[in-house]
Amino acid sequence: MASSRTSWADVADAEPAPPPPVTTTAPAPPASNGPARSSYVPPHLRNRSSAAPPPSSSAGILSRPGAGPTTFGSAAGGPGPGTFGGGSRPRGGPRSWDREPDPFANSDPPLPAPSADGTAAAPFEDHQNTGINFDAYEDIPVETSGREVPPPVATFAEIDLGEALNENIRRCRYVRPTPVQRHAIPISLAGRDLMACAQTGSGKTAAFCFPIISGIMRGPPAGRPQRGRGMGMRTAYPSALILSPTRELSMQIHEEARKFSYQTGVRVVVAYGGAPITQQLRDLERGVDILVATPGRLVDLLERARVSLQSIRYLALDEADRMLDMGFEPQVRRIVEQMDMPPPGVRQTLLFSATFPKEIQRMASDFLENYIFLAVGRVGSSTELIVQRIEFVQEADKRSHLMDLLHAQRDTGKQTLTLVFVETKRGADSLESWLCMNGFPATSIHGDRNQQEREYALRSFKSGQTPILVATDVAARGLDIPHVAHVVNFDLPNDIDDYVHRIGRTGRAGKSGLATAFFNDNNSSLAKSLAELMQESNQEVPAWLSRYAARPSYGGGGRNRRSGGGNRFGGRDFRNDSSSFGKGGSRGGGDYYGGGSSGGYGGSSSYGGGGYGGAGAPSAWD
Ligand SMILES: Nc1ncnc2c1ncn2[C@@H]1O[C@H](COP(=O)(O)OP(=O)(O)OP(=O)(O)O)[C@@H](O)[C@H]1O
Repeated sequence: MASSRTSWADVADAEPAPPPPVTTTAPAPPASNGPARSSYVPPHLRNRSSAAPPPSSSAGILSRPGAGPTTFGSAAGGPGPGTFGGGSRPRGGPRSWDREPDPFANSDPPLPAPSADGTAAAPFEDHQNTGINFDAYEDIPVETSGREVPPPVATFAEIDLGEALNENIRRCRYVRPTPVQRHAIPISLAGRDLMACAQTGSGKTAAFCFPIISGIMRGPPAGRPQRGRGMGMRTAYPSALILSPTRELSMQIHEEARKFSYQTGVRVVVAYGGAPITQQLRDLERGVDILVATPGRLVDLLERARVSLQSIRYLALDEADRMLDMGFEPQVRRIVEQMDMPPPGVRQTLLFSATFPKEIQRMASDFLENYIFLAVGRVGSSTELIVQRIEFVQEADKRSHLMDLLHAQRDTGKQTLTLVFVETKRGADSLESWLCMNGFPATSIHGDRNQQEREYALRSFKSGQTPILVATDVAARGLDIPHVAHVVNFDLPNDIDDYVHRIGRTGRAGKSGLATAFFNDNNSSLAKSLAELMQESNQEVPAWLSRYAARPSYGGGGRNRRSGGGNRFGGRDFRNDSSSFGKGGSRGGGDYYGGGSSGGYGGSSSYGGGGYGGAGAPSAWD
């Protein structure tokens, strides 16, 4: 995508610039000697010097210093984003930028010293996003559908995100937008609803965070929300809600969003289950513009009237297909449709995932209005940056086979992380102990471990203290862990989409990775979809797997059946497939996820046992 324009980032020095001095906007001293509490400043007035002129705002057209006018408002015809008031009103003294903790500083508490044999010393340098490796995504196929799709951009400079946010993009060392960001950000800034599919590790988090933060920063002044029945002084009124399926993913999105919104005045709060609610309540009381939450904890907060959704201008669902499958759908519908959230067309809704089965697309369309469907890369496919190997291994031989892989890896002398997926929580525990007994420092994460243990395990893994993490599907989606060089599917999942998400924990942000899967007769129903996926990703398909895939009884049924030839690019908007509007039944030959699986999605298969707690039991997760 050629452009005559150059991003500021493109011409930035190779060495990152030192963080700019903190701009103090003349904060008044706290009113008392008590704990400092800030008074509410509407987001559009934040991060201005006292000399800055007040915003000129009329009919949704705002201008900012040094930039042309920016149009806000929904193209969907409704009042659109910008109509509703922003965050909740904390009480007390003035807000001070000085006190905002620096999210770019590593805040992870130190871990214990490495084990005596020294095998687990923390080996990594800082994770840096130079963006160079994103060249790998340059020629990726992109499809959009929907009415009047705003054109993509080639550089961040072309997108009017606001100075403070641009500064944070530079701090993150994002040089250029990734393909999904190039398309999704202009669409979202134009106020349009969006259903976006893009490959794992391709920068979807920023793609939905940037427009939300920018919109809140520059939205019109927050009108004081009507206090509904049961709402009290301590009710928080966020402007944006980001829902995600797991606690760890919510924490990660929160960390990312805090970086993107540093010194913008936009306040991000996270709420998830398994952690004491009191701290989260305190955070909410201090004011919140963007609330990142898991559904269960959010329902709790809504029931306690500690959060109201009436001011929501932006709703984002990360891992949207997971959020709308049978496990989470009732809770998500309750939050989105049965509380006080503004309806589609009034709020702006952004749905993101690497996989988007048509059944879920149909369901998701209830949440959207006049939306654009965006597919970047081969949807539901995996990136070619991940080398996929499938090995035939009988159940009884899996452990020794894993040991061989780990020895081979150790022999390379490179310190990398290995993520091993198993099907059950008990399986995770026993494999972890066995690995430790055999001299491989390992830890585990699954739904039976308490939140502290889960967080500790993740930290210990990330730091290289225990470079092997045995996990159930709790770690399959969204987690962005640098240096994961190898994903081993010790037990293959039953669902090809889960496989896509699992292997996507490596080969992220343009880096390469390796994914090895142990296959045997128990996985035969996955053979066809696995072979197709590998072919699409230009991987070598073993002859024995092709033979499995060719057997009519293997892989022909269920939702794992993928479309045959002629549809290599799988990003299909279900609205373009007339047969998909029918209730259930079979879908057309070109249906990527077709195969008459209606009603079966998210049922008994892959989320059972492995940590999701089975369909209808998402409580272990929030
Ligand atoms: N423009 C950019 N330039 C450089 N790095 C980027 C850019 N955008 C995002 N990244 C980095 O890419 C990595 C992957 O991003 P992210 O976690 O958002 O991927 P994702 O598409 O949400 O993946 P998944 O489907 O697994 O959830 C992160 O480390 C992020 O910081």
